[in-house]
Amino acid sequence: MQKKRILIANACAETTRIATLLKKHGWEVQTENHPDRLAQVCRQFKPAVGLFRLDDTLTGHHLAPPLRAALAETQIDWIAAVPRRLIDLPAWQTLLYEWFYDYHTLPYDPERLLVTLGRAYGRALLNQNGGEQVEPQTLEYADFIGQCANMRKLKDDIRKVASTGISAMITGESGTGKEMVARLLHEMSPRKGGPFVAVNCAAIPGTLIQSELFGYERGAFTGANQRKIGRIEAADTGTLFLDEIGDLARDLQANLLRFLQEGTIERVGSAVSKEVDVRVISATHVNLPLAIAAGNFRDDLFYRLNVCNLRIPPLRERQEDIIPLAERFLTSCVARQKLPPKRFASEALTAMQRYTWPGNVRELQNRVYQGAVMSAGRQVTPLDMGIDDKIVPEIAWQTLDEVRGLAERGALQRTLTLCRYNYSLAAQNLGISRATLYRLLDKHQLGTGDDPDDEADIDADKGASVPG
Ligand SMILES: Nc1ncnc2c1ncn2[C@@H]1O[C@H](COP(=O)(O)OP(=O)(O)OP(=O)(O)O)[C@@H](O)[C@H]1O
Repeated sequence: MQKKRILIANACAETTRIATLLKKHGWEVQTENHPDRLAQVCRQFKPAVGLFRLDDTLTGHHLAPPLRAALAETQIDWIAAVPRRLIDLPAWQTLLYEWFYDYHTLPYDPERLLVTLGRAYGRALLNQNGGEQVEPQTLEYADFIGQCANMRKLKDDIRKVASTGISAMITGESGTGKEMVARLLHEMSPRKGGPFVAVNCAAIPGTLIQSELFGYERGAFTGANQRKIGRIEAADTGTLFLDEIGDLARDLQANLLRFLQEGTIERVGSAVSKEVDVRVISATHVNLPLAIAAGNFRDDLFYRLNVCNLRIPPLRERQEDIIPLAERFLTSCVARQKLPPKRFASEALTAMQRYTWPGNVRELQNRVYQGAVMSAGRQVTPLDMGIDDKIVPEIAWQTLDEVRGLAERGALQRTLTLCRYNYSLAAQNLGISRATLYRLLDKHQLGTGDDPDDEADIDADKGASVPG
């Protein structure tokens, strides 16, 4: 557990009084005024946060690169204690934004400072816990992030399917998390003590896949110098994950089907059948019913593998998950690469939500890792992640009035076309009076100008609904 320790840099007489106060509130305090020694003190003292008193002697512009480097090397969150008059100066604003987790305006307000430091300490604890999760012993259900309705449903389904031994097929675009779901199904099943063996059917050359899956006996073919256990046998008592199953050649589909029906395998070059107890989970990003229709995939194998289907939606269909996933990846990358604490700039949060993520969660993960490594300061920007304006188009903002207007115009056009410009029928279907219809047509400059109804009609139903 991260100790409640604070490093105070550039201390003065007032800071010394603050140090006494912090000690009373359970903080262990150390001060260091020489920037060059900050990183070393951090390594020895291991503070959770830093408090840096900034003043005119260190102007925003001239907070020299060596000092910035020293801050970055400390790998902790810094709180700036800064005179109010400096906060309005752009150079200081940039400095605070880029290099500090938060700031406290001087003179010190002890209560406010304790709250600010408490928040920074909480964040340090979170980062530490995030770091501990980087290499989990086993994949946990909680590691699987999904907050939107269809992901919550998927998580429920995973829970239900995991406990059964049935074959499950996971479908979803590339990078949506199919292998992760397969691992979860394994970890949450009674087979979790057994092996989880993943085979990417698209990555193994056609000539090798038979022996890879089923194994071979010594002398089975040229180069088979010793017996080799196949991946199916290696998964005995556990789970076999067949990724990109749609790419399996037809003759191998027949062999796999036989194994699924009989629960036995024969190594290449052997006439002896061996019982293997394996649960098969498969995944594909291709549309297998279409592949079946085109004669490229056996329907009997499909039904055998697809006893239960789990579809993972693409990331663009689950906006709510983008930021929680990104935060998780950032925490884990910072811990793994031993980087100083980082957070997303607000522009990065907006850009992530506007981007369409063709490569799904994997692309998000890669871009966050890239951003964490490339960012110079504490803020990860869209440019660091390679999702700046060049690839994320500007939003064309629309007011609600504009949206309503466009919808209204569209509904009028559609209804008129469907009703073949019979205004009475169109008004009836739109649930408005004919008078209202005429007013709206005028407003949107629609209509043929060829008014089929007479004035009397209009007067008659002004403000009233059209009779059925
Ligand atoms: N819901 C999620 N929560 C946390 N991490 C996720 C989630 N979904 C995917 N990931 C992470 O994203 C990366 C890509 O996921 P995975 O390899 O499972 O995708 P895939 O659909 O099997 O990809 P492919 O189709 O290319 O084989 C992995 O590092 C995985 O841990």
